[in-house]
Amino acid sequence: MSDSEVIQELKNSLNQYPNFPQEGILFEDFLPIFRSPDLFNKLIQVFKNHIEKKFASVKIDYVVGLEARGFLFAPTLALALNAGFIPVRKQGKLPGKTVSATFQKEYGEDVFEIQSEDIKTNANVIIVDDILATGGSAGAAGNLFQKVNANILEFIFVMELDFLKGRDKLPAPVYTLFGDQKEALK
Ligand SMILES: O=P(O)(O)OC[C@H]1O[C@H](OP(=O)(O)OP(=O)(O)O)[C@H](O)[C@@H]1O
Ligand SMILES: Nc1ncnc2[nH]cnc12
Ligand SMILES: [Mg+2]
Repeated sequence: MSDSEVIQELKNSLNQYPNFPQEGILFEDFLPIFRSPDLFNKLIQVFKNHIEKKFASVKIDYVVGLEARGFLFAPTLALALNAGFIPVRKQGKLPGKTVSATFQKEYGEDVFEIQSEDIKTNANVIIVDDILATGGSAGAAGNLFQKVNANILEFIFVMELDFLKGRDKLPAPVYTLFGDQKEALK
């Protein structure tokens, strides 16, 4: 199967839930991917192929996952790339020295944190999450890694709500598998 056929298969597996978690939102549920070892494996492989092609001669130091849905596949992708994994957690969960960033997202406000000690200087990082909506979450994660002087190579998402133009807020290139959801419900 080609990568574009795999991407189509992954896309077809998603479920949509109108008006969840609030009125006007068309919720894209990517959990069906993880119920199938075949689809989960394909998800990791398609990202790995992309990264190894685009960053062929670059050592990836860390794959960064955003709590909570980014945690579902960022550690697996990190292992596949022989990179470390760093979690971006919601406020108050991480011990030791941390840096924080507050952000707005498609439905509400939140604070993200990372442990700032022991991150290599000028580390090459890839930031991954399930979905790019307004870009609030990924933008805050990008902000945290800029604060610790990392080199953000790319932001990677399974899908993008492109009509929200979240990618314009991000300080590095964006790669998404698919991104043609119709506009949010009204
Ligand atoms: O681009 P944005 O507007 O910031 O929205 C995208 C974010 O929203 C969701 O996270 P959320 O914190 O809602 O839920 P989760 O804890 O299940 O990941 C989603 O998983 C993304 O992380
Ligand atoms: N429409 C959406 N579906 C799933 N997760 C989201 N996070 C932000 N917007 C979302
Ligand atoms: Mg999330």
